[in-house]
Amino acid sequence: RATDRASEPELVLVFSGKRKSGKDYVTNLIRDRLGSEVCCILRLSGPLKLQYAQEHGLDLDELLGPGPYKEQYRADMIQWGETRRRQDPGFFCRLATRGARQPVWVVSDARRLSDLQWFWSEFPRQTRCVRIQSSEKTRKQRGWSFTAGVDDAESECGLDSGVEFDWVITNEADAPSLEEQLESAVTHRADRHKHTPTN
Ligand SMILES: Nc1ncnc2c1ncn2[C@@H]1O[C@H](COP(=O)(O)OP(=O)(O)O)[C@@H](O)[C@H]1O
Ligand SMILES: C[C@@](O)(CCOP(=O)(O)OP(=O)(O)O)CC(=O)O
Repeated sequence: RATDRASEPELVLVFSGKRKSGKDYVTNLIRDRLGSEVCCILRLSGPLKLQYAQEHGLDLDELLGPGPYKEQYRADMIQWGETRRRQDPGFFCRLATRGARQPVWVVSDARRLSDLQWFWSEFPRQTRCVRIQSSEKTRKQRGWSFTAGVDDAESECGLDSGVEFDWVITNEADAPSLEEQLESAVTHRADRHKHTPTN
């Protein structure tokens, strides 16, 4: 069963949102709630950073971490990734999903229409798109500040319009609790899996 690549996911939640909107926070919450047997987090930036680090002789752990190191390379990494995606729009999606065997996939960082299109075309029945929103004020409190070339580029704005999201989550202190908001996206799934033997 482990090698059965034909075993497709049952649900693919594809998240997008601006820097510091809480993509990692919210997707971690879902994974913790469903458990790592049922749910895995997939980051499109994972294989991107790996390849970029190798080609440029950089520290992958630092690039993956939340610190200032990745910000130093972000603009160039975006350019580099865009060149790759132009040649092959599914490149990072394919690498990021390779070997994922849990029934629920949570993709934490879609940024472009081509990312969504890849999941829609590979997993049309299972894919749901979720947007995470926070005010600029809140994002600033979480450490965001506007960076030209990053916050005004496709990397951050590619999904700002033209997409009908299945769910929009507001991640703010004064919004309804995340639990409540995630209910419809996750709960029924979670309950079903709780009662379904895995093999
Ligand atoms: N609902 C929340 N409650 C408390 N802290 C949060 C919440 N959402 C986000 N954060 C914090 O804000 C920061 C940015 O969130 P993160 O998930 O890393 O954003 P993104 O992945 O979208 O850039 C992190 O330090 C995270 O822990
Ligand atoms: C080159 C990137 O993949 C870098 C992404 O790095 P992170 O996923 O760590 O970013 P944030 O969560 O927004 O801080 C962006 C892209 O356009 O592909």
